[in-house]
Amino acid sequence: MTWLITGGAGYIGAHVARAMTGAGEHVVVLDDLSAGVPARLPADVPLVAGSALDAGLLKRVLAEHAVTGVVHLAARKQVAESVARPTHYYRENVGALATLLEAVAEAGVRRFLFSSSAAVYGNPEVDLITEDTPCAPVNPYGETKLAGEWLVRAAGEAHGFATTCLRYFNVAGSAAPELADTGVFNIVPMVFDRLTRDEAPRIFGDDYPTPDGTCVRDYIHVADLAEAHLAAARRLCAPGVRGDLTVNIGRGEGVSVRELVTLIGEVTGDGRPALVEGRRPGDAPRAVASAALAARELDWTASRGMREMVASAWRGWQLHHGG
Ligand SMILES: O=c1ccn([C@@H]2O[C@H](COP(=O)(O)OP(=O)(O)O[C@H]3O[C@H](CO)[C@@H](O)[C@H](O)[C@H]3O)[C@@H](O)[C@H]2O)c(=O)[nH]1
Repeated sequence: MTWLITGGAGYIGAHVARAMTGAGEHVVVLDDLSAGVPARLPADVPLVAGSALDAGLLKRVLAEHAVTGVVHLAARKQVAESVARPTHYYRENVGALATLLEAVAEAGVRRFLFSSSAAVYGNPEVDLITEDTPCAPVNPYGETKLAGEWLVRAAGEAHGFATTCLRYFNVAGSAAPELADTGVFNIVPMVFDRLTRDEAPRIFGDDYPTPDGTCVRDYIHVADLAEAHLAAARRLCAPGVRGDLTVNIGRGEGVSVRELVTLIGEVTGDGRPALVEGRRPGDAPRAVASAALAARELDWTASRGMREMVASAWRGWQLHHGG
């Protein structure tokens, strides 16, 4: 097998590239370098700079590298930006996927793994979200991921390739400081950013119907997430495996914002009290995965806990931002 990883120079993609090459898989990366960083990639992984919207480039890459499987992670992923620029998000996340799937079908690639998101569920009022929980995304980002899943399944069925969609919950941490998330769009880096500026962390709402009033999420270490991709890729290659698996990737454990902020205080040694602000529009009170299907179908469960996630993220933050 040779796997094409789109978005492979990004934060999650580079972890996937590293996990897959570390396990002996052949990998080639396509990345438009809008957020990707070439230095994140292992030296022996070829990097093609370009977009999945470029049909000619895709055709060349698939042929020249004799690609037999695709892991598609290239996407725009900021919820607020997706609300402001929906057409951009549909073009980049759905349009590019259609172009890629056409190239994949034409090249005779038989395995396709798609990076989806818990955002497809919207705000379901359930204790644990299973893959059967109805999908009702509440922003264009989540819509593009759900439409992407539909497109992947339909194309797989039409052209006879096996497909898997991984619905990531809240990703954090890094396997090595140089692979860390350099964006400041999620709670862990946002709290680090506040502390580095000598400001108190902010908690967006403490009047939710949750045990401590703050939102509950299912945080997953990016190294665990990368191993889930490897497990899913291997499963796609096993003889007799049916396609179209869609599976949650989380730990199945809820952590509140307040618990996370307290842990960050312990890890960084800066435990100053948080400021409680108003609710952030669109936030679900609770989003926690059932991790049962992943355990059964992928034979994968997360092994890294919250402290390791936060500590590794902090080492990455210190490398890139000081602090
Ligand atoms: O300074 C901060 C930053 C965030 N939060 C809260 O922390 C929680 C987590 O927020 P965030 O890290 O922004 O993640 P989510 O809003 O849960 O969304 C993430 O996780 C989803 C999957 O579950 C993905 O779809 C999104 O792309 C990804 O941003 C939310 O309740 C926020 O209100 C704070 O209280 N203070």
